[in-house]
Amino acid sequence: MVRFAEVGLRYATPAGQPGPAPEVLRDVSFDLPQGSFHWLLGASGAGKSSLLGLMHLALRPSRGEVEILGQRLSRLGRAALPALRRRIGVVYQDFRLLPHLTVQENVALPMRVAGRPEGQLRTDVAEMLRWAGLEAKAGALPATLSGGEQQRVAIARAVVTRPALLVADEPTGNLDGLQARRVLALLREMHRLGTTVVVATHAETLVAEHPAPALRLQEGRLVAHG
Ligand SMILES: Nc1ncnc2c1ncn2[C@@H]1O[C@H](COP(=O)(O)OP(=O)(O)OP(=O)(O)O)[C@@H](O)[C@H]1O
Repeated sequence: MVRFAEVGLRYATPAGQPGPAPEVLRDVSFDLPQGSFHWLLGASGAGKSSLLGLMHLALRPSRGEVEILGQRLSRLGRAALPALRRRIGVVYQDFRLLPHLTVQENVALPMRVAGRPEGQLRTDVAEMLRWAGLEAKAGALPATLSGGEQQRVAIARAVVTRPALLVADEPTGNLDGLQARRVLALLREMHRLGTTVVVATHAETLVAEHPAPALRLQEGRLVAHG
C-alpha cells in the first residue's frame, strides 16, 4: 500500500548557498499494509512533514523508491500524478479551508474537481457533514467555526471522495483536549472503515490513549517501526 525503500530527501539548495542542502530524510524504508493505522512520531524537525509530503505526492524523493497504492513514483509520469493524488486525503494542522466558501462548499470541492455528478455530490456531502457532526454548520463560513469544527470540516473534505490513503499532519496541534479527541475519533473511524491512515503528532496523551503501531523518526532516520 505504502512502501518506502532506502528513501532520501533533500530540499533544493537556497540561492547563494554553496553545495547541496543536507538530506532531511535518510535511508528510510518501511511498508504499511493496506487498512493499517500508524502514528508518525519524532521531535520537531525530525522529518515528519517531509515524510508525509512524500506520501501525499507533494514531494519526490531525491533517492530510493516510494510506492503509493501500488504505483512506483519513479515509473509514474507527471500526467498520472493528479489521478493518484485524488486517491489520497490530506489533513493539515492549520485546516487550510477556503475562507470564502461555506462548510458545505468546502467539503464538495474535491468531488467537483473529480467531476462527480451534482446529485451524488449533494448526497455524499450531506452524509459527510452528518458523519462529522456538522449538519448545523453546512451554510457557515469557516471563520465563524471553532478550530475543532474547522478541522472536522477539513477531515470531511479529505475523505468525501473515499480515498484509500489518509495522511494527517499534526491534525490536533491547534486544538484543546476534547476537540482533539473528536478529531482523532473521525480518523480512527476512517481506519475502521478500511482506509490506510497515517497521523503525525506530538500529542503523547492521544498516542497513549490509542495504542497503535508507530513510525518514529529521529534526525531524518527511521528509528522504530512497529
Ligand atoms: N521547504 C523546505 N525547504 C528546505 N528545508 C526544509 C523545508 N521543509 C522542511 N525543511 C527542513 O527539513 C527538516 C525536517 O522538517 P519537517 O518539517 O519535515 O520536520 P517535522 O518533524 O515535521 O517538524 P515539526 O514537528 O516541527 O513540524 C528540517 O530541518 C526543516 O528545516
